[in-house]
Amino acid sequence: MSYKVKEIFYTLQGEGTHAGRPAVFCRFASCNLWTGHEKDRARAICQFCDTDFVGTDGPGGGKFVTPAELAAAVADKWPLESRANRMVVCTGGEPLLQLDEAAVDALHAEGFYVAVETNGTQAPPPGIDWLCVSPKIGAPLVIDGGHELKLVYPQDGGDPAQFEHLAFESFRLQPMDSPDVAENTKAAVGYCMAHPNWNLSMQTHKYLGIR
Ligand SMILES: C[S@@+](CC[C@H](N)C(=O)[O-])C[C@H]1O[C@@H](n2cnc3c(N)ncnc32)[C@H](O)[C@@H]1O
Ligand SMILES: Nc1nc2[nH]cc(C(=O)O)c2c(=O)[nH]1
Ligand code: SF4
Ligand SMILES: [Mg+2]
Repeated sequence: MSYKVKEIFYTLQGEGTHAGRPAVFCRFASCNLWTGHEKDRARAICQFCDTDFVGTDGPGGGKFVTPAELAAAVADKWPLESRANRMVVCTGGEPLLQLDEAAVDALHAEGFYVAVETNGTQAPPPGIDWLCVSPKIGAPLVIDGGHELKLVYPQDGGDPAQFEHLAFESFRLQPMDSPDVAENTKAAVGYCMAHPNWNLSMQTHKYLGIR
């Protein structure tokens, strides 16, 4: 097996609790909830995706045969001599189709704090330092706890209250990016103000003009 990665790049985490923190993003190719091809979007389980995760042809992307090769490619994008505060965000596509315990161990060996962005349909390997689950309505949620639950809002059938019993340290609403993003943002702000166990997550990178 090899790890198939669309792109690896250095930026700031734009979303959620760690927003503003420098991180290497490792975007794994493929997802179980959409092919990634526009022609299939209307039939997909997840129809609002804002990401190109098809193939291995992005900057820093490729096929990495061993966990050590994958971790070395991630470390190569960390631009500083110092290994202090190294963070990698494993995303995709759906990272948990590929990220296994050996890859997490190899990233730790390179000195990274390992964060994951997942749709919650696959069981995570042990050792992840920050697990952010973003449930998709209509897809089975098999993860019942973690560090952060980040619900894209609004979604049809996606009343946030249905997730409140789960064992997450923080609950966030992230306005759905679409032509209606301004309206979706207002709705998310209103929901959080009326339900203060929910906090807002903005996609700050889109406003900052960074990746
Ligand atoms: C592209 S996904 C990749 C990781 C994983 N497949 C998932 O869905 O969590 C990364 C994050 O972007 C969010 N996202 C995707 N499309 C979005 C959109 N149109 N508006 C706001 N957030 C979006 C996802 O819910 C997830 O939290
Ligand atoms: N800057 C930045 N922050 C992000 N946080 C989660 C992202 C993702 O696509 O998973 C993302 C992304 O694509 N860019
Ligand atoms: S689950 Fe994540 S990667 Fe897959 S289509 Fe939805 S937002 Fe995109
Ligand atoms: Mg993104």
